[in-house]
Formats: sequence, structure tokens, C-alpha cells
Amino acid sequence: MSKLTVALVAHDHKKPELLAWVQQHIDTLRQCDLVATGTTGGLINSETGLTVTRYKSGPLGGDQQIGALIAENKLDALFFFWDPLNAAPHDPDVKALLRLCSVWNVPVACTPATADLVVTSPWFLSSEYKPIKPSF
Ligand SMILES: O=C(CO)COP(=O)(O)O
Repeated sequence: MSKLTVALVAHDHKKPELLAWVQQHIDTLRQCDLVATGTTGGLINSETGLTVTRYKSGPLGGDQQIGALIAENKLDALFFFWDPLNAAPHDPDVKALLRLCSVWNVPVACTPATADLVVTSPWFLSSEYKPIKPSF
């Protein structure tokens, strides 16, 4: 069975929450190909030892690079702990990334609670789960 490709992204104030969540689910995440925006990916790698393919930092285009994976049907799930309390200079990119998850029916979790539910779902690592992709 091919591995799921999973993106992990967090804004600065949310990085501790994402790191704690990754530690909690490390055995599941170890079975996935992980990608991340630059700073998030570096932190996950140094704090957990997980191998992460790192794209550019979010404000420098990393969200858009992950969006491109979605548009190419190369991403299975996004865990994006975005910050609702601080303005981001690249807010249009953040919205665009979340928008593409809706366009292409990609599972996306923006809070630890939802992320827990997604990652512990019996479907998560199962090859039987194939979300229907829209045919435009
Ligand atoms: O800004 C981000 C997502 O919008 C995250 O980028 P970094 O992982 O580089 O901090």
C-alpha cells in the first residue's frame, strides 16, 4: 500500500500545539510521507526526528507550494493549525490553501480536536478510504 502524503503546517503561535500533537500521534505519522512549510518542518524534524520534506516558509510561498500539491492530486490530508488571533502578511495564501482543500475534497484539520479525530479514524491509514475527487 502506498503511503499517505500528509502536510503539517502551523503559524508561529500554534507551533507548540502542533509539535505536541505530532508527538502524540508520532506512530501514525511515521507511516506517512510528511511535507511541511519551512519553519514548521524544520521544527518537527529537530524536535521529533521525523523525516519531513520542507517547502518554503509560509510567507515566502510555502502555503502555495502545498496548494500546488493539492491541485496535482498529490496530497492526502492537511493539518493546518492557523492562528485566528494574529494577522499574517500572507493571509491570501492561507485562504487559498484552505480553499483548495474544499475545491479538491482534501481532509483538512485546523484544530487539535479535529486533527485527533482525523488521525485516529480507522479510515486514516486504510487503503479503502478514497475521498471522491470532483471531476471538473
Ligand atoms: O506561515 C505558515 C503557514 O501559513 C507556516 O510557515 P512556516 O512553517 O515557515 O512558519
